[in-house]
Amino acid sequence: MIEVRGLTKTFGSTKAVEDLTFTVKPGSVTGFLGPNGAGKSTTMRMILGLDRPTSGTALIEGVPYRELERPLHTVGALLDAKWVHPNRTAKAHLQWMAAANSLPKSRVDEVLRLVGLTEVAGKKAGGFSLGMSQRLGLAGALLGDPKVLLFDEPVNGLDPEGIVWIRKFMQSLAAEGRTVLVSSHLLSEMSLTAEHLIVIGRGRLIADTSVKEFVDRASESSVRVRSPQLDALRGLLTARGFAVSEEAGDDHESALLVSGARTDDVGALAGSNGIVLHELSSQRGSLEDAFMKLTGDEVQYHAQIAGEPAGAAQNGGAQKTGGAL
Ligand SMILES: Nc1ncnc2c1ncn2[C@@H]1O[C@H](COP(=O)(O)OP(=O)(O)OP(=O)(O)O)[C@@H](O)[C@H]1O
Repeated sequence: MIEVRGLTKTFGSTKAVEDLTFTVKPGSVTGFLGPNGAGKSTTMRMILGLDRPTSGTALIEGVPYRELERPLHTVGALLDAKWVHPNRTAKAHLQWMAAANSLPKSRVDEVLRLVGLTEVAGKKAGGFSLGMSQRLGLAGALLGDPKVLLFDEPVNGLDPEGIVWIRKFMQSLAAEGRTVLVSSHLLSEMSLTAEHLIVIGRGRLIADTSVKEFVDRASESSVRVRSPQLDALRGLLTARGFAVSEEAGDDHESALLVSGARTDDVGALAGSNGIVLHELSSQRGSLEDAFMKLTGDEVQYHAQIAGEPAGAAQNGGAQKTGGAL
């Protein structure tokens, strides 16, 4: 378990992380999501005792990192895959790590096998591809068989095969009952990897929720409708609680955008009231666009998750048109 309480880090006048509070539980992959510069790396570095918080605390299995007696037994991390000494072989690198942490040599062969590097164990790490370097980094993180694992953007730069492998590997580590926190700036990637999400924007917590709920919210669809009886239709829709906005349509006929609605709902409402429709179409926004909008304005999203009326919430960012998932 990782417990972060009121964690704050300032660099000069930059507030990299601001009053973050969240808990990462064992048993499933938790995604740590935010755009570039949101403060993910800084938060992970503070959890791992590499940066000192300006205020607040970060505990791993109930203890600050610096107070862990045998850190590698408790927590493993993959922050930067390329920090390995280029002239060392993969095996020598892991043996050096094992010796420095009083771990049995036999564990080196075990972790090499776990990450699928046994055959290249005698090769110099400097010649490794990014995917192989990531595997070696993973092997190092697993040396002490830790209960807690942190990965900072582990799929960055990997080919599709490497991405799928790392994703499955992280999921299997979580399924063994470990705590797995993995950062990414891509909601699409996290939606495939994680079950739970901690979302941050500009150093602040935006959401602590299941992936399903966050994706549903970010990709909420809307309906575009044109009618010669637009005012009457608008009245009916708002009376039903739908959030409606107007946009200029083709041939100078305005259209209504109805957030969070299905075409069936709007069509049925129009039909039962004798309203003629010239267009009834479903609009689905780009997941990443919607996410960027949410994280780019964390205050607005805060208002949404605090339970504002549907209209206000649905106008918050999901009402994007044109993109594809
Ligand atoms: N050592 C540092 N000195 C000054 N500013 C820093 C330092 N480290 C991070 N920052 C700033 O803190 C903010 C958060 O950076 P951080 O690297 O934690 O974000 P991130 O979410 O991990 O993004 P990325 O994926 O781009 O690394 C940024 O504005 C960054 O410029």
